[in-house]
Amino acid sequence: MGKAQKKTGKGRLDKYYKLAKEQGYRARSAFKLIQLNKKYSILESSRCTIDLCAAPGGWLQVASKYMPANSVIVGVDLVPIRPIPRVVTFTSDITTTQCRNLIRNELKDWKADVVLHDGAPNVGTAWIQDAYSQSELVLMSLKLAVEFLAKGGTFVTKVFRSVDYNNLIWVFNQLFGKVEATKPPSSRNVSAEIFVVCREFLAPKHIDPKFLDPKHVFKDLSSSINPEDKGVSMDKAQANVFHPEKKRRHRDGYADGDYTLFKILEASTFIREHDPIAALGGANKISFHSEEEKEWLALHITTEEVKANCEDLKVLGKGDFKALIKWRLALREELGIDLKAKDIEDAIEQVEVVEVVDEEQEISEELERLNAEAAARTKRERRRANEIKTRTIQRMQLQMTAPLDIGLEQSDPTLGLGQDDMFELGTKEEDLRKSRKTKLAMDADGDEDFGESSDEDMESGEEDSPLDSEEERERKVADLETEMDGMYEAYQERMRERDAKYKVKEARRKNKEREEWGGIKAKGSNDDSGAEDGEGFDNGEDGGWDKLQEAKLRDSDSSDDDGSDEEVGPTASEKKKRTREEKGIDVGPKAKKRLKVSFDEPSAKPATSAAAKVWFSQDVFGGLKLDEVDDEGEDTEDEGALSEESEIEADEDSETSETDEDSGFEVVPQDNNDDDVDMWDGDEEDQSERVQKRVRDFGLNTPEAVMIAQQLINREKTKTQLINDGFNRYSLNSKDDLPSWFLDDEAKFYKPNIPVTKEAMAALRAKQRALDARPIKKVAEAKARKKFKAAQRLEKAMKKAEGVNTTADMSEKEKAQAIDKVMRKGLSSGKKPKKDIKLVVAKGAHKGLKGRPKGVKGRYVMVDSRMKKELKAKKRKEKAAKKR
Ligand SMILES: C[S@@+](CC[C@H](N)C(=O)[O-])C[C@H]1O[C@@H](n2cnc3c(N)ncnc32)[C@H](O)[C@@H]1O
Repeated sequence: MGKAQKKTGKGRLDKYYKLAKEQGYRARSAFKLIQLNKKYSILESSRCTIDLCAAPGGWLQVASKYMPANSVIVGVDLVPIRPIPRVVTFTSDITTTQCRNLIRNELKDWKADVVLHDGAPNVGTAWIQDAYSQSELVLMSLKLAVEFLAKGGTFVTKVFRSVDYNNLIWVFNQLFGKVEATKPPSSRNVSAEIFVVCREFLAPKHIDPKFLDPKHVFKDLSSSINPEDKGVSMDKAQANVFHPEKKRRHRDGYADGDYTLFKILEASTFIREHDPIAALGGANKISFHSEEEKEWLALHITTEEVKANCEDLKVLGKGDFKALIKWRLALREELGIDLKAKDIEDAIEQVEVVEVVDEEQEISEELERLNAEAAARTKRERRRANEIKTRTIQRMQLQMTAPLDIGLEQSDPTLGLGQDDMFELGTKEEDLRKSRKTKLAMDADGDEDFGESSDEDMESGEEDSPLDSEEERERKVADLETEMDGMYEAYQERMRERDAKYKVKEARRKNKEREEWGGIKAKGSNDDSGAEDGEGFDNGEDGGWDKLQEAKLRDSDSSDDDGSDEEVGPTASEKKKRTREEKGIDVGPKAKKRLKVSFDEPSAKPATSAAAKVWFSQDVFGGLKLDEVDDEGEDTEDEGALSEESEIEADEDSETSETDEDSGFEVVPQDNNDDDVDMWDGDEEDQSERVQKRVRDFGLNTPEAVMIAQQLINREKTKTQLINDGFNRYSLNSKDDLPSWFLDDEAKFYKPNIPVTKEAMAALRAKQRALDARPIKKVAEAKARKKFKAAQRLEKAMKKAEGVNTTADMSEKEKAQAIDKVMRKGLSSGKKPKKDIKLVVAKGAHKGLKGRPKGVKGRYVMVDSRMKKELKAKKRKEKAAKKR
């Protein structure tokens, strides 16, 4: 069985609908007549055809097409029909005499060879009523047909399969030689319509009016129903007795050979029937004739009420039907057809026993299932976490975010150095608070109570020593600065909240700083020497530089006390002293150990700025290890703790090292196998690799870079010269004690101003133009979309053409034309070309004219002469611009 055809929604738009559209028919029903005509050849020989209920005119179009030229075609409908060549149409009700007169006037004394009827009243919810009207309409059309048909003529009508169907066929048979019912392929399967073709009209001299009178033709029906339910047939009676309001559509009419209206249902049938409700719905009475049935009457379950109900089913209500169904069930149990409730319980118990046996297996299966589910869930979660981590790392690599922003797990090994910074920043606020507290305490007491944060200072007896005014002033200045820093931080915080971009920038900056000063931070945080930790080595939020300075200050402070804390190890100045004055003296094992550890750790990188890296990469420093460079001269105080540590390390290998007191550098041979040297180089390599990659990917994208490259290529400058150009007298200035806001501003605005040459700018512009000339992604996408749509249109057109090709009822020429039309449509862009709008200048005869000017066809716009000139000029300019 094929799929049921849909009559609603898109199901309506089937093959015939599309074909009708393509071939210009007004209704898909046109194909029904085409197919009927193909089967019975009714139109080709007809000289006069009347189409009753013809709107919108599909059948008229077919008639006009297939009937010989000069034939007469008359169409009638309740609604007006748009004109069709050589067809006369009326608007009239076919059941009225007015319609009859109109046709008579048109035909004069002519007779029609064919009368067509495709009428259908609006089929609404009251289908049975509608069906009756349809039958009536058919009879009315037959009345007109017998009046206007010539002998031997043909009457084609649409009939719905209903109780009236046979009556109608009987009448047709009385008036026509041949009566055939057929359903053309274009008629939807879901539709109950059938077409009856009545040929060879007998044209009797006298026709009994009863043949055409609905009261007589459908007599059986009207007598068997009650007056309110006009047209209700047995179909209604078969409706579900429990839902009488729902009328079922039975389009099959009567069951074959069963035309009786009073139905008796045998009790045995009712009891053994599988669908008792339908049986009750179709019957008037339940009878007890057989011996067995009579025995049932004697049973106690067959109460008097049941017996009374069986007498007349048509008067029963819902409750009565329920009682009958209950009685049926009880009787079935009695007869052993159905299991009794107790038996069912026993059966259930048995089943339960069996279930207990299987319980264990079920539990284990359930457990397995749960385990599998849990495993799958864990796997899913792990995968998701990994994805998030990968994405975050990628973002970090792209410098889109910093670990601080994304709050990665603290124990995440992928973060490495960044983790310590998080702790540092975490304590930032607290430190600020502490410093404020300190200030408050100082202001209140008038002395230098540094609170808990300066325990060490107190230990060293500083709190007892009176401060001279100079020191006091310095401290106040320092406090003021701290406060300013705090305010600046608050300002930054506000900015961060307001500006997402600033946030990103800030994160990047911090990231960069971390990269640059990671070694020192790491040392500070990794170092377990109590003094450094306790002092809040992480206090500074401005990166390694400030911390370095703080550390140095502390070092110099603690050098004053007598090394009370052994765990601290040698301070920087002590170390330096030992390096320079007490060479050869053993460094304490603890310190050595600590230094070794911090050197081995990747975080213990030398604290050198990027500028310093570049500086020391000059030829003159060739053969030196950066971390072993000891700037002893005026910059002694600027040295990082780690470089000092490396000195000590170098001292350990004092046999191979030599000191150049004059130059201020300790020169250590390059082949010295220090791990950190490799690390340093590796880092630099990484950086240059990164730069090279960026250049490879994006090219040189600033005029300065292009210019420098050009200078290098043209040998206008050497590499060394370029490096030297990167320095000025401020390059290596100490950033000591500089407030963070100043450093921030410096980072923002202190940029080298490299003069750019004309050539460099021209080269960059040329590159940019080449880039601009490439189609942008959206344009490329739009082009691809256009191409795709064109291909789709073509494919659709080819399918349509195939459909036309397989249509049987078209000549080859018509097919060729239709295919040509379809293909042309498919190949076109689908957009209608814009119609030209004519410009009419409002001067001369056209001046002040209202309405269409004479001799102007199509769309037009009235313009004054200036407007026209302006438009022309605009077009000219556009054209010129395009040419350029
Ligand atoms: C299915 S359409 C006919 C389609 C037509 N054969 C065609 O191919 O275009 C049924 C038509 O019957 C018309 N109709 C229904 N009752 C009518 C009546 N009493 N008199 C005239 N037309 C009627 C409706 O107006 C409707 O247009």
